[in-house]
This record gives sequence, C-alpha cells and structure tokens, in this order.
Amino acid sequence: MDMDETWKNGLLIYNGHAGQGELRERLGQISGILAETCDRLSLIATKEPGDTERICREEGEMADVVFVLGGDGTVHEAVNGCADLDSPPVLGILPGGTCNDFSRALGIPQPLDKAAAAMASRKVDLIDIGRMNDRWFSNFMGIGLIAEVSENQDAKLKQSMGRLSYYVSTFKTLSQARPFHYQLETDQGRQEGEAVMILAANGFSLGAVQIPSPSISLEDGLLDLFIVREAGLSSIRHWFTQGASLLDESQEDIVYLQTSEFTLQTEHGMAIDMDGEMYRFTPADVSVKKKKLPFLTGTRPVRREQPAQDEEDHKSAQQ
Ligand SMILES: Nc1ncnc2c1ncn2[C@@H]1O[C@H](COP(=O)(O)OP(=O)(O)OP(=O)(O)O)[C@@H](O)[C@H]1O
Repeated sequence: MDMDETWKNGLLIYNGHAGQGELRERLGQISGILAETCDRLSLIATKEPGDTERICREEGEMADVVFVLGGDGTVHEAVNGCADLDSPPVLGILPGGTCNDFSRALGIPQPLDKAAAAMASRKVDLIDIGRMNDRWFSNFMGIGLIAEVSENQDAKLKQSMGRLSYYVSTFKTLSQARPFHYQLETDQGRQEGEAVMILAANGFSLGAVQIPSPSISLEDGLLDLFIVREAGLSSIRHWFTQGASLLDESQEDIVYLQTSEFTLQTEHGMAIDMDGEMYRFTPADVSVKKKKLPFLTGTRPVRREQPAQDEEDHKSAQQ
C-alpha cells in the first residue's frame, strides 16, 4: 500500500464491555490490520459509558478516520460525538457488540478480521443520521414494545447468550405489551390512536433480524415508520421468528409510512429507545439528516424501491 492509500491520523476507540467479552483477545489482530491503513494509529479504550462520545467530540476533528470497535451503543455514542463537528472524520465500524445492527446495514462483514480488512478498501459513503430532540441516532428510535424489549434485557443473559437473549426478552415482552395512546404528525398529515409500538428505522436490521421493508435505505433522507397496533403483535412474532413480512396481510394492524420528519406525543411521558439506549422521554421531535456523516461501507444488499412494480416490469419485459 503506498502513502496515498493510507490515512494520516487514525483513532481506534475500543469498548471492552461490548459483546460477550472476547474483544480483548481480538484487539491485537484487529489493530494490526488497521495499523496498515494509517500512518499513525492511536488506540483508546473506553473507561466508562459516555467515553466514546466525549473522545469523538474532543479528538474527532484531529483524526482522518475513527474506527469504533463495539456494538450499537458504542456506535450511537460515536455518532453523537461526531455529528456536530465542522469536519467530522470518516467512521469505520467494527462489529464488536452483540447485534451490531448498524454495521450490518452498512454492509460490513461480521467476522471482525474481515471487517478490519474491509476498512482497507476505503469505500466511503455519506449516510443518513436521525435526530430526536437534542440527540442523534444511527439505527432506530422507538417507543412501546421496542423500549420494553431493551429494558427487559438481562445484562447477564446478554453476556452469556449474546443475540439469543434478545429473543428471550422479545418473547417476555410480547406477552406483556401494553397499548398506549399516541398523536403523530408527519409530512403526510396527523393521526392518533392506540398502538403497542412505534418504530422509526434508519437502518434495516433490528436485533440482528432484517426489518422486512424493501425500501429502507441509509441514503434516501427518509425514516421508515411502523405503527403497530395490538392486533399486529402476532405479525411481529412471525417476523421475529420466521422473517415473515410485516406489511402484507397485516396492513391494517401495522401502519407503514416513510417520512423525513415527524412529531410524536403520548398521553404520559414514555421512555424512548434510541439504538438500544434509553435516556429520553416523549414528546419526540424526530427528523433525519440526509447523508450527514461519512462511513466506511462494505457491500450492501440491494434494496429495491418498489418490488411489486419491479416484478410487473420484469414479467412484461419477458412477454
Ligand atoms: N469501559 C466501560 N465500562 C462499562 N460500560 C461501558 C464502557 N465503555 C462503554 N460502555 C457502555 O457499554 C454499553 C454496551 O456497549 P454496546 O451497546 O456497544 O455493545 P452491546 O450491547 O454488546 O452490542 P449491541 O448494542 O450491538 O447489541 C454501551 O452503552 C456503552 O456506553
């Protein structure tokens, strides 16, 4: 690799508390691979929650690239630390957490050595980032069921069982889902009603399961909004266990729309889940900033805009 193909200053932020505690052993191998992509690579281990955000805010502009080794919570911090910088660094996400949903959406290979090797290809894309009140989110924001799943997450179970603990938590939560009253205003109008979950997705992976909407994109300046009524819970169960579509027969129980901004109010203040982290309550003022931050990306699955129409076109072309 010649000098033109390396970044000058690279920073690797490492959250040893992400995932199932095996990152320390992998660190030597990963930093060895990444060191070849930079003239100088500095390594900082986080000491406590909030460190990734602070380090990105304080040191992000001095770096050309910031590699983040951790899970979605760590990515959430990095995004919040970088999004307000005048010249943010390129972000390279190394999937070191439990679900790593955002890295999946970016098309990063999930084995860590392959992810590190993929960073060397220096493929950078500007990616949409969501905004909720005073915070940024990378992958999703939501209330109701989704927040309860995160809340019911048992830290010990997550350490020992990893992704399986999400299934345990999801099923525990599905049986206890409590409907709430909401008022929603989007660029397509106002609506109100009862729901068990409202989810606004930027990426297309949730709990390492693909959100079954063909049109979710990280570069379209739109959030995919799902309003799930109580009767839609069985569809959620089928989606989570079998990857079944959320949007076919259950259309009435699950309202789906795309919007670049919305406001959400509930009768009582409800915990808002952002990228699996919870520290804000409704009301929520939500938007998405198109192509806000540069990320290293891998090969992303092609998401079709209008599958039904595509199929029709394909059929008529064959006739
Ligand atoms: N040194 C630390 N000690 C304790 N917690 C930390 C430390 N550094 C970071 N954290 C916190 O660890 C939490 C968990 O990390 P993260 O969400 O990245 O991994 P994960 O939960 O295993 O993965 P995922 O969110 O992809 O399922 C984050 O909320 C982060 O703030």
